[in-house]
Amino acid sequence: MAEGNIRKKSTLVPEPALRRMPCYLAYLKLARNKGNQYVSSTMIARDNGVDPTQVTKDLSYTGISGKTRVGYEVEPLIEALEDFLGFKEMDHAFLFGAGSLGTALLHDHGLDQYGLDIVGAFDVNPLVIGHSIGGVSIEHIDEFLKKKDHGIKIGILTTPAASAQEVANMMVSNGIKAIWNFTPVRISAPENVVVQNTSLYAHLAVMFNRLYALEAAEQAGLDSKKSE
Ligand SMILES: NC(=O)c1ccc[n+]([C@@H]2O[C@H](COP(=O)([O-])OP(=O)(O)OC[C@H]3O[C@@H](n4cnc5c(N)ncnc54)[C@H](O)[C@@H]3O)[C@@H](O)[C@H]2O)c1
Repeated sequence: MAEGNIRKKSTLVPEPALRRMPCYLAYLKLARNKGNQYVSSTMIARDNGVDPTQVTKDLSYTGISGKTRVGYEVEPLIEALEDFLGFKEMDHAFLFGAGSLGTALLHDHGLDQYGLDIVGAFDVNPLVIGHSIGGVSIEHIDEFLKKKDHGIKIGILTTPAASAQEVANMMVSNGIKAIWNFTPVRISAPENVVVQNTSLYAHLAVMFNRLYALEAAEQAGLDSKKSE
């Protein structure tokens, strides 16, 4: 870490910068695999479609700065990014709703590489309760309410939309401080609870729109050539 720089993990970082950081991390890991010891901000910028000054600014949040001419040393930057993003420390989470999406998350080995370990899961369906999915046994949601001082701060919400708010209320009433909400419901929660909404479908909508716009532009190009 550069001298005089203090890592400020608890600093509120702008969301776009936070979204870019895991991309830089993946890029740096690839660079490491290729045997590169240094990468420049220009290279990171070019290959990630970002402005070089933006890269420098984003990476400065980690406390690491590049060296003149050689750029960033790959290994310490990977360490700093993982540390800064909280991927090195393991946080525990409970999952609510062990249906198809919940099951996929319980089976996902990628999550623990990003510092999240699902240690308990709750549902209401007698067909899943008592079973183990991805090494986690599924309990009835009433069992969650009986767990006092469980110390788990993160809850993953993967119930049907109709029960999302009710389950979110239960989570908050029993100590959950951050809700990773996969349901389409914009759930309401007290100000001291973090709600992070995630939707694959929102990205799908963007992809469709870009694809159709590209196809329309290509078609327009063909039509104008024909009429020449
Ligand atoms: N964000 C995304 O990208 C994305 C992708 C797929 C699905 N979803 C959403 O995720 C949610 C789950 O989808 P799915 O396909 O897994 O549905 P699913 O029906 O397969 O699973 C839902 C599970 O929640 C359980 N459940 C119902 N009420 C409950 C309650 N009160 N407490 C605890 N568990 C309860 C059900 O028994 C079931 O096992 C839905 O809201 C869906 O719209 C989001």
